[in-house]
Amino acid sequence: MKTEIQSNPLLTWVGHERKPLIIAGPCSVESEEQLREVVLALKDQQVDMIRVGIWKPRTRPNSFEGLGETALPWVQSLKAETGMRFATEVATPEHIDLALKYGIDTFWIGARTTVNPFNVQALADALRGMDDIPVMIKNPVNPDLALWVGAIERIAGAGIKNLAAIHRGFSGLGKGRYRNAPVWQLPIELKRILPDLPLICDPSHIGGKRDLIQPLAQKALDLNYDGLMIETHPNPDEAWSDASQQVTPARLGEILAELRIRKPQNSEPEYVNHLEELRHQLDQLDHELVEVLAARKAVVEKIGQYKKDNNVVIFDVNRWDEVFKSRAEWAEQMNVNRRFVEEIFKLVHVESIRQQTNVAW
Ligand SMILES: C=C(O[C@@H]1C=C(C(=O)O)C=C[C@H]1O)C(=O)O
Repeated sequence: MKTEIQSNPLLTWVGHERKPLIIAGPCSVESEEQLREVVLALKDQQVDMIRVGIWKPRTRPNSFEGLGETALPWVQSLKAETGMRFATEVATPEHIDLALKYGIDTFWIGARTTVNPFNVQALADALRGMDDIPVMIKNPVNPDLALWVGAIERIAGAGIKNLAAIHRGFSGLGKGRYRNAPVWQLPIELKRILPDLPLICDPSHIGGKRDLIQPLAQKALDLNYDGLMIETHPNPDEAWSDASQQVTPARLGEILAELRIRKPQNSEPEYVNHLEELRHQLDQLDHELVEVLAARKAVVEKIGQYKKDNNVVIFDVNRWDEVFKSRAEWAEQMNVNRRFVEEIFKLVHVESIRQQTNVAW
């Protein structure tokens, strides 16, 4: 997938170069007191921006859907009092109008909106001409990179340059450890095709549980993400939405203090030379790996031809089961992750069938 968009580094919209950018605040604004308590507590921490939930898209009706316009004057007066930046989710052009009217300065587009190009385009049209406003685009609920990139392109197409992507994980991939499966290869691929676009991780929505926020945030920083968005509430257990994944401002402070922040690069000659040496070894090993795949292909094609000559079907479930199990056992014996090798051999087998199909028909 090829694309090009112009995006400013995060520092142009927050005014400093410190990484990671920290966005924190309540899932939903519930009352003036709740908002005030959390904002004042966050102001004293290393928080660059407050997130506030004003309009909440909920899976089922009769859940709390946010206070809407009622909450906006509270945000406005806290913004004047603290000088903090405030970000909120917008899903319709009316949300944009109202949020701007009350001085909200940063928007994000939620996962349930990113999936719909009509909605994203309506937001892009409403944002046209507001070049300085930062807009962050969450991944779509389904793991579809093109849909995510398309939403970013639509907002960029409206002239917005203070852009970022937010990785909040992918829904509906079965009941696993996470509320929303991270599928890390997707944001990694996004970074490969849009290397200058700032990338923010939302470990609260990926994890769905307080305890997972710290390890997920660390993983994101190890992958060189530019920022974190973490849901914070003065009394998380009593929260009207996402109670299990919010943390107190004090706990947020601990999480941030525990993070190991590594530098993206090191240009010291000793480091560069040693890394180059090790990468050279990898180049050779990967070359051998591809040579082995080529040699395997040659044998697979002979088997395909032999089966064709003898009028035998290509797929042999018993042999495949044997191959699958033995390779996984070899992996364990050689201290290589069993699941990883299993996944590789599933791909190898599908390709083997394709290679034999090419020979046989
Ligand atoms: C190569 C064969 O055909 C298929 C491909 C396999 C493989 O690539 O290992 C295994 C079983 C078959 O489904 C074979 O029968 O050995």
